[in-house]
Amino acid sequence: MTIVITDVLNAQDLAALQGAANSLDYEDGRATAGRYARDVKSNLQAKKSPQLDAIFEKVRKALNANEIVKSVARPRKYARMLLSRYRGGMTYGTHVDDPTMNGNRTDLSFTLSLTAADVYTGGELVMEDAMEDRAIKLSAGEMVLYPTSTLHRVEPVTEGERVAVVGWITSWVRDPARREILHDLDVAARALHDAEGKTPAFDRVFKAKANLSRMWYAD
Ligand SMILES: O=C(O)CCC(=O)C(=O)O
Ligand SMILES: [Fe+2]
Repeated sequence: MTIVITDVLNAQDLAALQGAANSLDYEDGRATAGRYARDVKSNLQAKKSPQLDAIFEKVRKALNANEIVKSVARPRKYARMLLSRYRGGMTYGTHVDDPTMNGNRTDLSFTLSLTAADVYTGGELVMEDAMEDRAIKLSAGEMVLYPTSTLHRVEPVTEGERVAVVGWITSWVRDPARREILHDLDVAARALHDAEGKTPAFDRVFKAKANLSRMWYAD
């Protein structure tokens, strides 16, 4: 499942992260790409620093507080985060992300945009599958979450600048189909509860979700 989630960052955090991102030093992004992705990657990434760690900590907190992220991704660990910047024709050609990073399995990838869609031209994140390409252009503070198994690319940024935090999540539930079932049950349980309160029907759906979680977590 690929999902766009709006307002992951509030206006205050967004402004703080934008300011912090502007004051960092950047280096060639190829250092963190895998063997084959390196050849198609042309961007800049923030160098390691305490300020960068503080940005990632803020992002981790925002993600862990977001009900949709929790329900769709079930984050167990953040395998890696990067702060990346594209400008002047920079691009990241078709690639697949590494299956493990820092010793952790990568189940979901995300891009959290720090720039508004209208401040740069190009720069769409494109998911490729056998049938069609799907292009995504995010607003500031918005994120897309997608299975790391997906082939994808970033179109060249021909004008302006695109700045985003990208990251990889190790989920409590490894199988995307199982994650989708748990998310569907979350949505159904909440809708039942909102409509009719804590009825026997709600109890059964919630119980099924809890028991499937127990069956599938850390599998
Ligand atoms: O910037 C993005 O939206 C995705 C970048 C990407 O694919 C990567 O860093 O592996
Ligand atoms: Fe990627």
